[in-house]
Amino acid sequence: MNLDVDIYYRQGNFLLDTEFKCFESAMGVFGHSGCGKSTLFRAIAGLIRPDGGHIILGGETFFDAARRIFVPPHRRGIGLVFQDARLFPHWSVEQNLRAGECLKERIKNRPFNFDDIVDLLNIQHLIDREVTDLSGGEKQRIAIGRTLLANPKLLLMDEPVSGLDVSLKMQILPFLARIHTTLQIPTILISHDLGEILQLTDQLLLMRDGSVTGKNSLEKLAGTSKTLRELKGAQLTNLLKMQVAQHDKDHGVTRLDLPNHPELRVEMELAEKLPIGRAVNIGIAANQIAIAPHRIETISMRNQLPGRVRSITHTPDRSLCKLDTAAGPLFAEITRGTEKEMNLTPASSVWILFKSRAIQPMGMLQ
Ligand SMILES: Nc1ncnc2c1ncn2[C@@H]1O[C@H](COP(=O)(O)OP(=O)(O)OP(=O)(O)O)[C@@H](O)[C@H]1O
Repeated sequence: MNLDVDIYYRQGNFLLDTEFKCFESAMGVFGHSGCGKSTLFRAIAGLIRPDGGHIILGGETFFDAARRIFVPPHRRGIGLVFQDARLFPHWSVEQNLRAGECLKERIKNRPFNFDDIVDLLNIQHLIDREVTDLSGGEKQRIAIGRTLLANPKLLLMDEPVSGLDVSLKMQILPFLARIHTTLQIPTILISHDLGEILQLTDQLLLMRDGSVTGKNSLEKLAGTSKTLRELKGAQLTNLLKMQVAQHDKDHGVTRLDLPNHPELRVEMELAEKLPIGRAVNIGIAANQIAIAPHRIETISMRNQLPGRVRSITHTPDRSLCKLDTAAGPLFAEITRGTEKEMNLTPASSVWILFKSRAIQPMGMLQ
């Protein structure tokens, strides 16, 4: 996308004063509650009119205060997906989906058709149902489908899965990345969980008190003390791809293989719904990972993987280690004390430890 935003907007006591340019095809927006993420989305979508500045997408000016340009929302071609699905309750699934196609001009050159979206979101079996008795995850898939069918130039997703429990998130999260790669619609995603954003992109816009404090890859932002501080307290969930190997009911665990490393296995709490052989995304919070100088034979933490420190970033009270492992890069949050005691430096060889319970299934991959 080629998005250029430079706006200010007063809303009660709150001032949104935001400037950034985005050339990446996907970006996550991250910041504390109330920092202005949704207000920024509303401004881009045209649901509010900023007090000043400009918004330009792909060379098309949506808003320019100086030139008195304000393109209304229905002419911007922007798709919005909210936390709640906002479906029409008395309509069937198909009627809800078709509502996305009501502007014929917008879908004239659409590079996909109705069935493509139904296939992509795996909702064939729901088409004739009423929406009222769908699960939260199913409703959200229909809402996403309706938005996609309108052929948006840009997709804005405002915490699309935050109201759902983990199993329902699993119904949605894999589709976000799939939608993005298959349909190539530029996408901006707001989420409180960096792990969710990382499913889609590692490009982040950090916000605080209405302003942008950083825009870069997570790695770069986490590599700078100032922006790492912004990320502090954030749920930083590492996402790893694994393959379901075995359900062991006796021990209450599901075993997962690391792709291309059959000698390395990890265990998570029993998740029998995951089909054997299926590739899955799992999440491990950075603050649930411990580091040891060598493998430990007698310890309750079931999972141990060898790794190497790539970099260490400091905030006043903690260290964020970026580690290279056979499962991919991984962030671990440790204390300064641990770092000193272990004499950790870039290139140190370490073992990475985490409990089975620290693993969250984040979504099945196709
Ligand atoms: N209609 C309004 N009038 C006055 N203030 C408002 C209005 N809507 C939102 N605000 C305030 O504007 C600020 C930014 O709100 P916004 O919803 O954009 O934050 P957010 O970052 O999306 O928060 P969250 O993560 O909790 O959804 C907040 O302080 C909020 O209380």
